[in-house]
Amino acid sequence: MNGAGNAFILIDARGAPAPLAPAPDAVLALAESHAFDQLLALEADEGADARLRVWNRDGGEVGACGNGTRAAAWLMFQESGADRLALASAGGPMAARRRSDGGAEVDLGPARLDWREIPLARQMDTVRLDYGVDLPGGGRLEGPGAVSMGNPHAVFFVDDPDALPLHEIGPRIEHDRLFPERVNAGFAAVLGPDLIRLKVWERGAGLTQACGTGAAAALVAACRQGRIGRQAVIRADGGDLPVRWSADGHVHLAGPVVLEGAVKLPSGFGG
Ligand SMILES: N[C@@H](CCC[C@H](N)C(=O)O)C(=O)O
Repeated sequence: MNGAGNAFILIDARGAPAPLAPAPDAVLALAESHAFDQLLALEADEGADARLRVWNRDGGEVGACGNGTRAAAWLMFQESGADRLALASAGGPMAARRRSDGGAEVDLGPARLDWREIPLARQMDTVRLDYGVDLPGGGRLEGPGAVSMGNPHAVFFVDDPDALPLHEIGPRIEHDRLFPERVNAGFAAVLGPDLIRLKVWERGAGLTQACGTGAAAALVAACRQGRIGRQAVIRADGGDLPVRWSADGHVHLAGPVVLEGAVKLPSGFGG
């Protein structure tokens, strides 16, 4: 599946007798033979309609994936005909509702803004981090906003995300010691009162066509820096993601989903 070009392999393990337990190298081996950004698994959960688990293509299991949540909810809406569902995840509970156009809008939960929740290595104002990165050839990016959407994001506001050497600076930011759990690095340009252009260097996956939690973080960070209001379309390489930061602090995400086909899963995933 993909969500605005953010590519997934989704394992439906709701009927499995035990939670998936991928062997240490199983996700890496799958990544060698298939192009995807995240591996997703739907599992049975007592307190929700299903539990969503997420692994980056580097094999690390992580707390949240916004586009993956939309993709899983879309699939569940197709099969059940329901209008609402609840998903459990390592990053916290999430809700989804079916839109009138058949798409899924997900409530990713509250944006977490305390430096300990990102997490950062030391106390800092997360509206504008006292942190920057030198650009090769001169210049410097500074003062990103930091947001956790169940996973860590640092969002830099720049003139033109397409003009930056992201393969060079992305890994440096991702692995900086300020971010003890590494970080997803966003590069955003506010193009209008409700439009943001965004590219994201994802932790454990590199440059992706779109990042749902990155889109949520970009809106929240832009709003906290006084650059935009609480609702915008986030324009990613793979499509547009409408995002809304509601008064209760929760962030809502919508956008396109495509079911591409089936993959034969090799052994090594347990469950
Ligand atoms: N593409 C995802 C985010 C996936 C996880 C991220 N790379 C992380 O390590 O936190 C999205 O749509 O949110």
